[in-house]
Amino acid sequence: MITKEEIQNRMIQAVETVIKTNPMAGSITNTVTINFVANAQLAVGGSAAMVYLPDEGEFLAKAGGATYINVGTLLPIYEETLPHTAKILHDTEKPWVLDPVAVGIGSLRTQLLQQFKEYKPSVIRGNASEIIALAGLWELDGGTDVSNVRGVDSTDTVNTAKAAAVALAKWTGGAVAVSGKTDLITDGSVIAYSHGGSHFMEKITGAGCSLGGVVAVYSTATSPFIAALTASAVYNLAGARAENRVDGPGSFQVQFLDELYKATAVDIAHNPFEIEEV
Ligand SMILES: Nc1ncnc2c1ncn2[C@@H]1O[C@H](COP(=O)(O)OP(=O)(O)OP(=O)(O)O)[C@@H](O)[C@H]1O
Ligand SMILES: Cc1ncsc1CCO
Ligand SMILES: [Mg+2]
Repeated sequence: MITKEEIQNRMIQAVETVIKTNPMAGSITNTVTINFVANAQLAVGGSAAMVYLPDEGEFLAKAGGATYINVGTLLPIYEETLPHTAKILHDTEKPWVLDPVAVGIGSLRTQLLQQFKEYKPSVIRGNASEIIALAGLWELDGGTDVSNVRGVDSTDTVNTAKAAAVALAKWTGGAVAVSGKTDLITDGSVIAYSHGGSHFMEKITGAGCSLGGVVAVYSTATSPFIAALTASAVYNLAGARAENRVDGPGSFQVQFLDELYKATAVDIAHNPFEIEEV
């Protein structure tokens, strides 16, 4: 199994590469948190661009180092944009991150998330309920039907999604990140548990969405597993630091962006995590 020290060295390398190269990771994401996603991507050293249309999704898929797709608020045009963009990403072997927000609601969301099974996102990022439900939709181990998904917030704990996360990662050959109080990140053979964060992250919208955008930024510079772990680590570090300086969710969101910006590569790599073999 890869050692913790090796993982930390690769995390440091990824953070430093991003800060040095300002890589572009385009997004097709929900209208609720689109601004927060872009700001978080910029704060960690990346460059952001958001689009809605099929030919523009194609452009970003080709121009960017990685792409973020989040199905939070669907529009009719997405029936065309999302499969078109995901197919290009798959066929050109470009990394892409899927956030299956609220999987189970509505027929278009279900249809699109079904189609993504064959386009194999390099990272799937979601809360526990979404990861379990996506594994169910894709008929993989650890999944259940979509009935546990109440909306965009999780009703399950991270550990209940472990089998689903491993099965999804084995299917895609990439990584899966399950967010919650502790984050679980796996490539199907190793599982990392990343600690920290803040209860205020449940009191602002878009902590998860923007985490997905930041995973895409790191995916331009490293493997899916290291990208997902590095993004989770900087979120946990910045969240804990921000909580110590504020007394409510409004100022937390502002302070959190500052802490994302200030976090050093070494601090991120040394944010507490442990690993286990699957
Ligand atoms: N109770 C908590 N304590 C510490 N950190 C948390 C807590 N809840 C969430 N987080 C952190 O918040 C980030 C987003 O995770 P969360 O599970 O809230 O995503 P989400 O439900 O998809 O969010 P959204 O859909 O609003 O974008 C992760 O970095 C996670 O570690
Ligand atoms: C609140 C909300 N509704 C659709 S997407 C979104 C952002 C968090 O997932
Ligand atoms: Mg979410």
